[in-house]
Amino acid sequence: MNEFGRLKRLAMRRPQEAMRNQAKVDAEWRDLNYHTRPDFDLAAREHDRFAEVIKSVGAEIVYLPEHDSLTMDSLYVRDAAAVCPKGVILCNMGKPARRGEPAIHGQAFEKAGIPVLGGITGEGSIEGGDLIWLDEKTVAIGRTYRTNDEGIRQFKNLVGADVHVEVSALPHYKGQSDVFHLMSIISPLDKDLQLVYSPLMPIPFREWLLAKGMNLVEVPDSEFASMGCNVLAIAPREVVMVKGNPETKKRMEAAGCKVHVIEADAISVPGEGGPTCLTRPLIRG
Ligand SMILES: NC(=O)NCCC[C@H](N)C(=O)O
Repeated sequence: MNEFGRLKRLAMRRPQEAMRNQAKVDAEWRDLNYHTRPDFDLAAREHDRFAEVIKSVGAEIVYLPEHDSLTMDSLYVRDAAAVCPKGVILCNMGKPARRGEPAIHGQAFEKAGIPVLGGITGEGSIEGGDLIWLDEKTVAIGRTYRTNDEGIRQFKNLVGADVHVEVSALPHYKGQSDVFHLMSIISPLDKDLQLVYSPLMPIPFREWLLAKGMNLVEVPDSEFASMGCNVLAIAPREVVMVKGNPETKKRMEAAGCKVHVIEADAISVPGEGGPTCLTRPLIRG
């Protein structure tokens, strides 16, 4: 289990199924706390181009279906499910408007023959953006407004005692109505390389990464809001980032990364969901 191996299989949901049309976007974007109104047609084009980059490493995309219970936040498929060595874990969303998403993931995975181990239920909440597997036996979890203690307890039970779960409590930052996941401040680039935004990183977590021998590429302050820290590894040291973060790009290249840049004015910037959020990796090499 890791977040940097060559992508072999992943789930995505296209804007055509998540947003469906401009009228749905117009009805939802304010209530979901988007910064601006996404353009539906542009979103569809941007998503297709992003998918082409992903397919260039040989990955198979499982497209998730539309459903009346979903809002356009269902574009950000990472959050509704997690993976572990024993199968998929369906999450329980911390954002109330997104509560319908995990069940639809579950139905689609079953149909595609992807084994589901179980789910987070009841008072427990976890969103996939708060989870990072560093290796087969080590997973880091952000304790955030979206991921609570009960959710983490249930997750530990599902993965079993032989997995080390490193819990890192994140700061309040912009508060409960904002989206602030562990993956807002760290994106794995390779086995020994992490892209980080240290100003919002809890000190013990940063020290833990360094003690594990990780090299850190720092995102500058000027590129944090433009999703500079949300970067998807599609293979070791081969990554996809959102346009408009030239300094972060330069720093990743200096660390030996091949960087693909995508336009994401409609699919990322308004809803604060970058390349990692738009994908639910299932199998990596
Ligand atoms: N993993 C992520 O950071 N996902 C981004 C989710 C954005 C979405 N607008 C949300 O508020 O949940």
